[in-house]
Amino acid sequence: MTEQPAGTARPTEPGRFGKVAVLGAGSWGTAFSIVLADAGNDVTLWARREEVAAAITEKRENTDYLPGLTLPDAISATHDVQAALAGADVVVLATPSQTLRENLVGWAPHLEPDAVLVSLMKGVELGTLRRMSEVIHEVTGVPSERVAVISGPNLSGEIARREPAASVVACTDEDVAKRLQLRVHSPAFRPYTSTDVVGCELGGAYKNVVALAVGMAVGLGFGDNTTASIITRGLAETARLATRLGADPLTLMGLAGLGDLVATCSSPLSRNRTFGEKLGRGMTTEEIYASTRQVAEGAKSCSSLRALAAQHGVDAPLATIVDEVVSGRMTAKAMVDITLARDTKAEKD
Ligand SMILES: NC(=O)C1=CN([C@@H]2O[C@H](COP(=O)(O)OP(=O)(O)OC[C@H]3O[C@@H](n4cnc5c(N)ncnc54)[C@H](OP(=O)(O)O)[C@@H]3O)[C@@H](O)[C@H]2O)C=CC1
Ligand SMILES: O=C(CO)COP(=O)(O)O
Repeated sequence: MTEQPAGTARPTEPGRFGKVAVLGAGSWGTAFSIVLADAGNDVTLWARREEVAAAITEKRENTDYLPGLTLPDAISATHDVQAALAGADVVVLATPSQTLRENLVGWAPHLEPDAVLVSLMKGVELGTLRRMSEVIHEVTGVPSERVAVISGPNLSGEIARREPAASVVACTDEDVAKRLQLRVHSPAFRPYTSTDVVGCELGGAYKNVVALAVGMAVGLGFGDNTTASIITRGLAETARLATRLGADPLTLMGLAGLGDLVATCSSPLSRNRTFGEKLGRGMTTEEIYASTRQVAEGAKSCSSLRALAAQHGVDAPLATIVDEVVSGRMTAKAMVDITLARDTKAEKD
């Protein structure tokens, strides 16, 4: 990865750094490309559909995912993954969590030998129960010291409009995290480093499940006491599993934990909260899937997080009931009744 020149904490000049490939031109891949461009990187954004890449090239706009927003000149788009990866010392992955593995199989042979791989994804793989950084390491063989995660309260529409926000850049190798931090530090985007990859990834995946539950409560017509109770117990559940898997509890109190939980659960922009709201109003999962092409990771990760918790003997009532509702085995109203009727216990347990 390109070294940061000494004494420049806030790189903003165009073309200051090397090339970054962003694989996935959905809402977050596109919005994060703006951050990268503003931070001084040359960005090549790979789009799965040729017409999305063509629209970005011709109109300077991602009409499907960020309509009305002009992209900086430092972003170019392509449908050719080999061209996107050539010369990229940083590769940012922004696909749906459940397709990452199959995507990487095709992409891995084209990676530059020392590239740092960065996951923007917030999900846990169904079946294997792997976190995204684990999938990346497994498929590409890239050592975990070169696999990083960026996670925090980062709703893509707000980031794309350059509203101020902070996030966490996590890598087990702190030097890599620091170098990446400089590469993504734009005037509107403030990154903090961490070595707690497990905490950041589980915080990001779990908050989507909690946002589904909050959305269901909102859809059922409940107010702030209900949503605050779900958010708080959701954080307790997240921390229970994450710390069992080795996370630092403080990570869950930080941007990638509480920060993202608050943003996602409070925002009507959140796809997960919106998905939950529709369930709360009585729509079925199939009807909701048919109404949008956008990914709501929690609708799949509720099942993998539930299984992961069970595998490690961790109590996960929220993931369990969200999974039951999403799978159609229980209504959102029944979810509330069952949650409240469970055996009582101490708050700290
Ligand atoms: N949006 C946000 O605010 C944030 C999202 N994230 C995370 O980022 C990840 C990506 O989400 P986001 O960009 O928002 O999702 P979107 O729903 O906005 O876009 C999904 C993207 O994935 C592509 N895609 C769909 N199916 C496949 C496939 N089989 N193989 C490869 N690519 C595919 C889509 O391409 P096509 O258009 O051709 O279907 C599209 O580019 C998720 O894990 C999400 O949780 C994290 C932080 C913020
Ligand atoms: O991760 C996000 C904000 O940090 C985006 O949340 P949604 O996927 O629910 O829109």
